[in-house]
Amino acid sequence: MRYGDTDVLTGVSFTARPGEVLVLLGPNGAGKTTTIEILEGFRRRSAGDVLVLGADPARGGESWRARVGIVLQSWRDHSKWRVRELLEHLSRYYRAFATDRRPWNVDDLLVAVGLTAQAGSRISSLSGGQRRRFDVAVGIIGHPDLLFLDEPTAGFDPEARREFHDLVHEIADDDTTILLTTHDLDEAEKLADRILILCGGTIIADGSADALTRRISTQAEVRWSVDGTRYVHSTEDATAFVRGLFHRHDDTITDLEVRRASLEDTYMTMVRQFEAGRRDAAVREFSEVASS
Ligand SMILES: Nc1ncnc2c1ncn2[C@@H]1O[C@H](COP(=O)(O)OP(=O)(O)OP(=O)(O)O)[C@@H](O)[C@H]1O
Repeated sequence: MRYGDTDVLTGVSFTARPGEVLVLLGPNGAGKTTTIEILEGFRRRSAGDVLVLGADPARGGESWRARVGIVLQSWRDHSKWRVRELLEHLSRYYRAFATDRRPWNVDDLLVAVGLTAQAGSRISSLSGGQRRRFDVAVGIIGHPDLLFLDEPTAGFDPEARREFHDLVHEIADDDTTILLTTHDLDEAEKLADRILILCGGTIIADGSADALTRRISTQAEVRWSVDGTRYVHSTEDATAFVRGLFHRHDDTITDLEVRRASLEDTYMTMVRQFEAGRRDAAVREFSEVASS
């Protein structure tokens, strides 16, 4: 993807499998929204090949669009409508594309997103968290095969966030493939089957949170106490080490903890390595120009 003479996406290549939850991570300006907008058919790519549900999104027709659900970063329209009223109105658009699961029954949908009590409320009166759940209801009303969620939980309190995570798991269990962006690494770890890290327009990592963490750090840190003294040891095989500990100390061990690098540690390391590599490349390029 090129804006003017600036390339903002240069190496984005991945495949989503049916029913998978993919989380797209990356620093501000990495190109996440641009990537999602291309996949949604909102933005025309400058080059490259894209297939979404078997079609090129730049040419996706109405029946293709009916299979795709979208929750944008912010959406403030229709504030005078009431919650049930707007969902019923929107569900009519899907009648022409109805299947045994499409569109959602509005009452069932209100239960699924936890907005039954607000069914008769004006959209403008919803709290931030309720509004976001309403946005999700709008995104999934057509019971999409593929759902895009751009920073769905920004501004949520911890309880709303947890409820939302349950909802995402339910939607995914229902065979909907989900591509989600977030800046919350804890959320990414909880939701993702696979994580994609996008940095400077390139996907620099693609794998489960566990696999990415192991790529960066093969060592686990084991902490324990014996007779009130605290110990720490780094090891590649935590299970064998802990087995040895119990063999030596039996039940005098307390406060046992095994900790691997967190997704946050891994993410920061990968992004810094990538950025340092780019700096090094820029310096090399500069010295080549300077010496020529
Ligand atoms: N319409 C546009 N014209 C020119 N440049 C743009 C346009 N939209 C985005 N960009 C640039 O493309 C790059 C990627 O932007 P994008 O919004 O996709 O990033 P992002 O990863 O979603 O960022 P954030 O985490 O801040 O939402 C940025 O450098 C941005 O300034």
